[in-house]
Amino acid sequence: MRDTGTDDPRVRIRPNRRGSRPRTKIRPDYDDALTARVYRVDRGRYHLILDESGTAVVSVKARELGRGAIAVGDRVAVVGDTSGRKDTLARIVKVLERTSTLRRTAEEGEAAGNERVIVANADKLLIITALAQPEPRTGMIDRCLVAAYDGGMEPILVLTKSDLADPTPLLDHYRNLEMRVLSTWINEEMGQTDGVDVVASEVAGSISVLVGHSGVGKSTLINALVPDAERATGSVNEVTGRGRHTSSSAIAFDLADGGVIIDTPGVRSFGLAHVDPDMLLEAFPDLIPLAEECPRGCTHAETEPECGLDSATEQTAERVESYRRLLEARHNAEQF
Ligand SMILES: Nc1nc2c(ncn2[C@@H]2O[C@H](COP(=O)(O)OP(=O)(O)OP(=O)(O)O)[C@@H](O)[C@H]2O)c(=O)[nH]1
Ligand SMILES: [Zn+2]
Repeated sequence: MRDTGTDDPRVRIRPNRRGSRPRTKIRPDYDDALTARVYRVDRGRYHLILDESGTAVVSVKARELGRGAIAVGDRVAVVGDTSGRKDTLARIVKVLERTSTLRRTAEEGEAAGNERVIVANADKLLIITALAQPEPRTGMIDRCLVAAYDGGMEPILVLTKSDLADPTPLLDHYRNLEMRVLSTWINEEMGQTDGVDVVASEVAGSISVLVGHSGVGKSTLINALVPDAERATGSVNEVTGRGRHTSSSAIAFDLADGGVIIDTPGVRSFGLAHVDPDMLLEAFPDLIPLAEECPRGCTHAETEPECGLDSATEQTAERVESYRRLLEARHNAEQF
């Protein structure tokens, strides 16, 4: 009998369905769990690579972890059959703490306002934008920047198709942001490239996630960076058939020189509604002292009558403009 703290017979407690032992004691012991990274999620199956052995393992999720709790890039603890042999299934029992997140807004049918993590633990967000065909869209780049700053990733702008147009007007637009910009040109037929080596050394040893509109040359770039992309996802060729992707799942590929790149095929929108103006300001450390003069609850928008950011002059004023443009990008209905 448990001690209820009273001997009043009218006080009754519900019997503990799991018995009177503390919950932690009746749980299986996960001390022997292995750690792994999630490379692909497909119909409730999680494709993992074990940290220590590099073995590709297919896994399910332990029921207590709940729905949608595991994303590509997540580090997990896994038990059960971790041999990686055909038709074996391991079980994920824990998701390790994330260092960053990339979220998308919920799709139709999911709870409105819900945001789901599509990639976890990436260090860098590579925003892939063509200089032409299709034309670059600053709205998309702005939204990616907000997602990167908010999610804890370093944004890097990668301008593709540098043979087709001059990057100057676009670079001008972003000159007040401390964002690194790389550019590439790839001709697969001729086997010629320019700038791909710089991107390769940028992604080596890091975890990078690539986002971009259809047709910007993202697949071409990934092929140049990971010639044997199929192997990295656990030898399932049909899923990496580029262009044939219908799912919105991300896919991770190991790089030869260490590091991981994560493609996001079919991902067309980010969740930005939750982004708070002061959180975004963290990406503009030079503006934080100005905001200290703001009245409580200031949203730092242009329409705020007493926003401290209005006192900025010259180059700082241009930074304020960029910051406010990104603030606006949160509300844009535009995809990405
Ligand atoms: N001129 C030029 N064309 C390129 C370059 N890189 C890729 N392309 C072409 O652009 C087109 C689209 O390239 P993809 O790599 O399929 O583009 P994607 O972004 O993966 O597009 P989806 O597969 O629709 O997501 C192809 O015809 C490529 O050959 C480049 O540097 N210069
Ligand atoms: Zn303000």
